[in-house]
Amino acid sequence: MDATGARIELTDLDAVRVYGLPMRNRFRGITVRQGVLLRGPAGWGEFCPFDDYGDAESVPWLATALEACAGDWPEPVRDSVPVNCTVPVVTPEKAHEIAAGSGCATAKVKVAESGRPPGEDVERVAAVRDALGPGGAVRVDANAAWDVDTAVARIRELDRAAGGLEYVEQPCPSVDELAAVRRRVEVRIAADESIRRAEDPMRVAVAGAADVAVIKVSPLGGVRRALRVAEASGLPCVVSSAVESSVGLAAQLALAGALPELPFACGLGTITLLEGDVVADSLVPSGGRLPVPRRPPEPTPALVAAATPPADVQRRWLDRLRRVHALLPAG
Ligand SMILES: O=C(O)CCC(=O)C1=CC=C[C@@H](O)[C@@H]1C(=O)O
Ligand SMILES: [Mg+2]
Repeated sequence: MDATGARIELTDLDAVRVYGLPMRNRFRGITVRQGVLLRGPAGWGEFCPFDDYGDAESVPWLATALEACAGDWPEPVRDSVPVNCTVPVVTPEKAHEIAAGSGCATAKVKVAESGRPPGEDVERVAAVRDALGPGGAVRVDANAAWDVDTAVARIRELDRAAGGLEYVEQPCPSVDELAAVRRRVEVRIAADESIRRAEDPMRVAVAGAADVAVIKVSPLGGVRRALRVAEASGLPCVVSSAVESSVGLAAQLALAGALPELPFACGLGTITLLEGDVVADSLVPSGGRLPVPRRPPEPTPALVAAATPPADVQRRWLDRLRRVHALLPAG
C-alpha cells in the first residue's frame, strides 16, 4: 500500500532489477542468492522467495517488498539490535573461523543436513563454543529434519557438545512433534517453519510446542504483519532473515527495531553468507550489532550491474513477479 493506502501496481514501480549473488558456502541448499529489487514511490524493496516457494506462497514475499516501496514501516523503538552469526554446514575449522571472526556473542549453527553424519554436527558445535568462549550463546537449527526420538537424542548430544544450547530451532516438522520433544528435553525449543507456514501462529504457543518464535518478515508479508504474528504467537520472538541483500534485510531490521521486546540476538548477520551485496554501505554487523534503518538502503548501480544475471534468469524472475503480483489481494 502506498501512503494513500492504495495498492502499489507494477506500473507504479520505476525500476525493477534482478540480482544474483554467490553464497560463500552452500546454505539452505543454494549456492547463489537471487531476487528482484523494486523501486517504488518511497524507496526500494526486495522480492526474493526461494525457488521452492510456489506463486501463491510467494505473495507475502511481494507484499513485503511493496510495503518497503511504499515507505510504510512502523516506528522503531530502538536504534540498533544485537545479531548472531550464522554457521552453515562447514568444517569445524571453518565454523571456528566464522564464529571467532564475527564479533558476535551468539552463533546459530546449521545441523541435521541430509546425508551428513551426526558426528559432524557435534564437532561443528564444539568448535563454535570454543570460538565464542563460555560466555557466548550457541543455538542450532535442524530445519525440521528429525523425528521425535532422533531429536531428543541429538539435542542431548549437541547440548553437551555446546556446553549448553541457548535453543534448538525447529527440530521436527509438526507442532505436535515439537511439543513432544519439548516435554522430553531441557533445552528451549524455537519454532520457525511452524510459525512462518502456519495458518494460526498462536497454535504453537497453545500447543505448548515452543519457548521461542522465530519471525521472518519476507515470508510473513511485511513488517506490520510480522509484528502482528509476533504478538499473536504469545512467545518471546527472534527476528531472522531470509538471507536477503541489504535492501531486503532492512525490512527485517525494521521489525527487530519495532518489536517491544528483543530478548535474544537476531538472525540478521546474514549478509556475511553472501559474496558481495548490491549496496555499497552493506549491512554487515559491527561489534555484534546492526543499525535499525528508517528506510531501505539505495542499491549501488555498479554493484547491481555486476550482480545482474543472464537474460534468461532475469526473464524467469520478471515472469514470476508478474504472476505473483496478479495474485495480490485486491484493494
Ligand atoms: O537465523 C539466522 O541465523 C540466519 C537465517 C537462517 O538461519 C535461515 C534463513 C533462511 C532459511 C533457513 O535456511 C534458515 C532458517 O531456517 O532460519
Ligand atoms: Mg530456521
